[in-house]
Amino acid sequence: MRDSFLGKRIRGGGYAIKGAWLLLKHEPSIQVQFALAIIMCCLGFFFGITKTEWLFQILAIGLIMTAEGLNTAVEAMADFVHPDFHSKIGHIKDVAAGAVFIAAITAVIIGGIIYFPYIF
Ligand SMILES: Nc1ncnc2c1ncn2[C@@H]1O[C@H](COP(=O)(O)OP(=O)(O)OP(=O)(O)O)[C@@H](O)[C@H]1O
Repeated sequence: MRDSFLGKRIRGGGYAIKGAWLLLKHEPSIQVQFALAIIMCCLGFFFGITKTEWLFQILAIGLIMTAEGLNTAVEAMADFVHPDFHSKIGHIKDVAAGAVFIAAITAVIIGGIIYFPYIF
């Protein structure tokens, strides 16, 4: 069972859940995103947003937390393979941070489109 196809998939899922828990426990940027996600969900219930709006909101939250998690992994990998200052490492980290920025802008636009009509 342990080395079977199903056993490997189940173990892989366990590592992934462990990784998500480590991100939530140790990464301040993920903790901030998680807190914002809870606030956005409270707002969603408060304003009674539609099912479609919930879908976009959940997608935006998932997008931004995924990007932030991958950025954290890239930063950790970069620091591990090259702990010293190097312009290439700086470039890699900047590009990874840029991806998070794009996800954040996307989420802000989605949030604006959803909540603007409820607030104004
Ligand atoms: N080893 C390095 N070599 C060159 N530039 C670096 C290096 N480490 C960091 N930088 C520069 O500093 C910026 C911030 O890097 P850092 O690793 O501190 O990320 P951060 O966004 O502050 O993440 P966190 O707050 O999660 O540590 C990078 O985007 C890069 O421009």
